[in-house]
Amino acid sequence: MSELEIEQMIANSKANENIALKLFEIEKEILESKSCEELIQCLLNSIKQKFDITAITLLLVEPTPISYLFNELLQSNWQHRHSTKISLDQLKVFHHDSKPFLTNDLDSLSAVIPNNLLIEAQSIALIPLILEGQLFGSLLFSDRDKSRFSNKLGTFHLEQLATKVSLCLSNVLIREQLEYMAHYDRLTGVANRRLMEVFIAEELVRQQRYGVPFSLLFIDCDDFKQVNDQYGHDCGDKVLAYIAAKLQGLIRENDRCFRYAGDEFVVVLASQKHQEAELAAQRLSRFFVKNPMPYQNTVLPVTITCGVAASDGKRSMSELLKEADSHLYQLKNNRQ
Ligand SMILES: Nc1nc2c(ncn2[C@@H]2O[C@H](COP(=O)(O)OP(=O)(O)OP(=O)(O)O)[C@@H](O)[C@H]2O)c(=O)[nH]1
Repeated sequence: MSELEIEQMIANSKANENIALKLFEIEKEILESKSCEELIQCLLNSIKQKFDITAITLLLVEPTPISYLFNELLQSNWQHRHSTKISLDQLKVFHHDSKPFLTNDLDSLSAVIPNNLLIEAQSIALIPLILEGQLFGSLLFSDRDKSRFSNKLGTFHLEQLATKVSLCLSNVLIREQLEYMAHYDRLTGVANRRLMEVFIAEELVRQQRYGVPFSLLFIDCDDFKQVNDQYGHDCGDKVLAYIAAKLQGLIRENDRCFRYAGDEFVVVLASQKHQEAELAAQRLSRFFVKNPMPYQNTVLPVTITCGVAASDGKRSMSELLKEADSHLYQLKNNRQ
């Protein structure tokens, strides 16, 4: 072996060591992420910075092949804004062997990759993201340098990166999923009673410390049992999802809606006193009177009753809920 070849070998080995070190640093950074959003943001910034790549994009398969991890309700705004959707068939063109794909022949890509992702690009690398044997996305690296991702380059390091990213991502996705299941109602997508208790406790502290008022609405769907009996449980479920979606759309940004139990919901109205809460309750009830639920080829009347309680900072959470609940039943009894 000539001296020149030995020098070249040492230089290659140093370069590899350097890359391995950077990958290790990236792995450490993303392992600390608490959410999918944080992980993706950290990953993209870190790769871009450490490897000085012109642009990085996350491509996610839609519909996702791992919906129990990438469920629609869980997908954060960030993911929606910062990832590009791609079909599984399109992605499989590059990753049929589950390996990274490198090219500087960009003309062949334009039919599959949106043009705006290839601006300034002279060469690209696509790193497959695979969880449980399912290809669910790809990291698209693009560079101004034509030789950066030539298909003659080895892909060992990129394969390592792909495995590490996929594993770290599945960890945070599972964590988010568990957190979601612990705090959100699966049927309606609104927060559950456990989160309601945390939220009201925080409102009480805010009121006691800063004097900020708040009110509760205890909401019950009228004659809901009859809907189940007449149209079936599936229809009953749709009614609950309809009520939850409309309530969430009707309240303000800093108000919160929770599913309390069965056909009962609690809305917490931030900064609202009794009179304002009464007006909000009337507004919500009127909405449902005027907007029956579209069902099959017809519409189904869905009405609600709202009991009101305004917090004075002196009563406990359970006293407030009890007061709103008794107001609700008083209203129901008066109607009969
Ligand atoms: N479809 C469906 N039904 C549910 C669910 N949870 C509870 N229920 C039903 O909700 C009904 C609650 O009825 P009630 O609130 O007691 O009675 P109601 O018919 O609404 O009568 P009023 O409250 O007096 O207007 C019961 O029949 C429960 O079986 C659910 O997740 N899905």
